[in-house]
Amino acid sequence: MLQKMTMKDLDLKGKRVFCRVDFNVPMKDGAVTDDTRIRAAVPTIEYLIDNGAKVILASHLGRPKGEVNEEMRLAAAGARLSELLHKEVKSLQESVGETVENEIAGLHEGGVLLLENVRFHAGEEKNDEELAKSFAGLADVFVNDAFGAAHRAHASTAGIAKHLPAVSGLLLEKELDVLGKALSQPERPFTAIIGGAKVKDKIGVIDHLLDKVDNLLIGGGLSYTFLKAQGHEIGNSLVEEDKLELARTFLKKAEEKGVKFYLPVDATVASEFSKDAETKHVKIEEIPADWMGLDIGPETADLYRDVIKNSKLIIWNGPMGVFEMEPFANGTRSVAQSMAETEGYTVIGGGDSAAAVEKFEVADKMDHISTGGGASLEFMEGKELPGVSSLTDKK
Ligand SMILES: Nc1ncnc2c1ncn2[C@@H]1O[C@H](COP(=O)(O)OP(=O)(O)O)[C@@H](O)[C@H]1O
Ligand SMILES: O=C(OP(=O)(O)O)[C@H](O)COP(=O)(O)O
Repeated sequence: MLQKMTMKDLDLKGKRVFCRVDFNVPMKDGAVTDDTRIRAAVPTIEYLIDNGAKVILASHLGRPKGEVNEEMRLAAAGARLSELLHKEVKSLQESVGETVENEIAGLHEGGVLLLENVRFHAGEEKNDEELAKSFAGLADVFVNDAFGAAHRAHASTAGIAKHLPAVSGLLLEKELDVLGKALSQPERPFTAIIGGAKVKDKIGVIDHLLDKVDNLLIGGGLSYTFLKAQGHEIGNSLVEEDKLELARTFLKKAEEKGVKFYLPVDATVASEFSKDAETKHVKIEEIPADWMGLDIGPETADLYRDVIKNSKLIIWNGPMGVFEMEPFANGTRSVAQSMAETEGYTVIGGGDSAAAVEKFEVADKMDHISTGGGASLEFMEGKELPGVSSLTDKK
């Protein structure tokens, strides 16, 4: 249970509400190409409208490094939100200052404004006190619904919370509830699937999960560091040499804890890192010296399917191979399908895995797809999220 105040703990009627959302959506040629994050924020925005709040939305988009960047304006996201709400959403060209104050003064109950990209101010990512106070000065209440940015201690996520009653939005609450329950009272067998490219980025997660799970399935580029640590020839596959010792420590910890640690038993290897490369399937002991592993093989996919099917709770973070290139997409496709077929409760930890279940058209079969990649990873590492810890404690 979230020990922080939520929107439901406050009377919002007539209140100016600064609501931080994560509208950091993919864009192409000025248009939003995936509106998942905007749709995910709609229940909170509708709740605010229905309860008579004056809604001031704020978000970042991309990494403009503290300067105005024409390609990172939020107006297109605002237009999409307006379609989803069937209601006017006015997109402003600033996030603080006189124009913004005047617009807010003219806002009626249930009205919605979208401020400009907060990262156009250098103070945002520095969690600058003055900027945080300026944001707070615009409103009576702060609602944080930006789960995707909850791992960032920025002026509009954590700084502002010091100056206003600060409560969680519905999306933030749901994300914390699902991920929190999964990790604190998991249904068993509990399986985590970890893939992706870098061991370095997943160390904390693997370490933390080893204390929680029954099965750990490893795939993607990071499996080769473990395979090498076990003494396998891995050819030109991705490896982090300085993490071999750590990989051995994890294998040992798994053994001590009775966690079943699965590594690929076969692979799709390629002559080079290219979709046009020559490819073949090999057993994991038979990776040729100058080839590289770019996907788990069919035997591994079958093995992982069985584990997934026999689990009650499965968390997936990181692709099994270079799924952006079709010759190396099968392993990730197979895991996505196994996740769709299992009766267990399935949680997707954002980022590339969320993109993969979309690509393989099984997103609607998942029980929960997190809107945060980095945020869900940090949560799974057991780290405190500043966007959450800064909220007002429940009385
Ligand atoms: N065997 C592999 N060799 C090299 N890169 C890989 C391999 N398997 C997966 N990848 C790449 O890993 C990337 C995702 O890694 P990462 O950022 O760690 O995952 P996530 O975004 O899910 O956290 C993908 O772009 C994918 O192409
Ligand atoms: O897209 C985001 O992160 P994610 O890709 O890890 O989910 C969030 O909006 C945070 O963005 P940031 O990583 O630029 O701080």
